[in-house]
Amino acid sequence: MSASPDGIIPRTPPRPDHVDYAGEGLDEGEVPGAPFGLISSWVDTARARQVERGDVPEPMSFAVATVDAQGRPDVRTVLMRFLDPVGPGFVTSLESAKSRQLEATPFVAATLTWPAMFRAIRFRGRAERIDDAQLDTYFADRPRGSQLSAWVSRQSQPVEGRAPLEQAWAEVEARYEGQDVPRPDDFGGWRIACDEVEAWAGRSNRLHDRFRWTRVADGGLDDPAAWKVERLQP
Ligand SMILES: Cc1cc2nc3c(=O)[nH]c(=O)nc-3n(C[C@H](O)[C@H](O)[C@H](O)COP(=O)(O)O)c2cc1C
Repeated sequence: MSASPDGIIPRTPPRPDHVDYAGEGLDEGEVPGAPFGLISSWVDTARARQVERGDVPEPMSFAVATVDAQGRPDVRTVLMRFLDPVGPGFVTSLESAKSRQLEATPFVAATLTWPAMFRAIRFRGRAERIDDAQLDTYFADRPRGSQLSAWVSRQSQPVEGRAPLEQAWAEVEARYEGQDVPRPDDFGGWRIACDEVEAWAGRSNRLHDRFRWTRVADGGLDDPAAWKVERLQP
């Protein structure tokens, strides 16, 4: 990319990088009183499309935002590994920066973005720890190499090069040879207990469709009595 003195990323004439978001959109008639059905259906469509057309890589990856002790936002991509009427969930180290931030300030936001489908879903809510039984089931099903890495990595801590990691991995591999790999204590997970969900559907001329569900009572993402839904301006 050539530099521009005003810092604006230049468009390539005749602007082939300008994409008109010619998505299917979202009309009031398709918007349920509670968001769970729409979330599930969009996730299923994204996964199926990746299998069929390959243009939605890592359809379950989502950006998860937390705040640190100074109130400064932090964001990173993780994989959505759980989805139920409480909200989406992910696994991570309980000693990672994100987990420490969530222990101190449990408010969290996340976004699933599928550019090829002109769709995104945003979640806001409180982070709750995923229970041990669910984590055990999840961990037991992971590829063995990933299980071993969970023992090796002190996630988010500095390390003096790659060699110590590979050496530690080899040691852990030898330790568990011929046995099941147990779940390390710091292998945990977080679920976003949602109080706000937004579905975004890109439309032509940037006149997009947006609907936001806001919690008005207790109840799951599948309970229409728990939500108010409004169309937002693009
Ligand atoms: C596509 C993708 C998927 C990822 N999935 C996970 C994940 O499921 N869990 C995780 O802890 N980190 C995952 N990561 C790494 C995180 O982005 C991040 O580097 C790590 O969790 C440390 O973040 P933290 O220091 O803010 O805690 C993934 C990264 C990418 C790019």
